[in-house]
Amino acid sequence: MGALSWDDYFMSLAFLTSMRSKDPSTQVGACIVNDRNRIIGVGYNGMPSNCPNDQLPWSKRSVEGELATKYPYVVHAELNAVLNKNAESCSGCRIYSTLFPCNECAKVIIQAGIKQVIFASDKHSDRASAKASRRLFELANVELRQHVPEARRGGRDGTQWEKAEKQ
Ligand SMILES: Nc1ccn([C@H]2C[C@H](O)[C@@H](COP(=O)(O)O)O2)c(=O)n1
Ligand SMILES: [Zn+2]
Repeated sequence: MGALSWDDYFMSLAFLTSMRSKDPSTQVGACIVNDRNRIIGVGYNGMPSNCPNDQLPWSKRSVEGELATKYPYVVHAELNAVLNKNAESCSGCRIYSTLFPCNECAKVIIQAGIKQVIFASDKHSDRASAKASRRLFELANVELRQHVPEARRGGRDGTQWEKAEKQ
């Protein structure tokens, strides 16, 4: 079996990173890489630092309203990857994300100078936030590409991708 492709490698790293997330419904991971294939930053969706996790909700919906759900509090994987960067700039980099970026992450990605987005799942494509992202990325000339693992092209064993796609 030959070497793992860069795309499979960095998307695998994004999936591995997503496994740190405590979100019970959707674990997301992201990995930013420069043009020399050096890792610039990784992140996953989680509550902000220094906020005790047990004091914030992980629910998707609540009879008490939005403030009793995770949405107003959780920091998205892509934003964490940019914030965690170990280089001066993300300019000209590409980002691998296990989930297509929402509009808030799209703004951050564009402002950070990232030029390419490689995503695995597009499961929220019907949401307005995903539609707004596509519009922003198109206007800002950020290239979008859905990752097709080597295994799907008849290459290696693809069990990790099958598991991820079922999420
Ligand atoms: N681009 C994205 C989109 C979403 N997230 C996070 C935010 C939530 O923790 C979770 C989505 O939850 P769901 O509505 O699927 O239950 O994913 C992210 O990190 N990056
Ligand atoms: Zn987001």
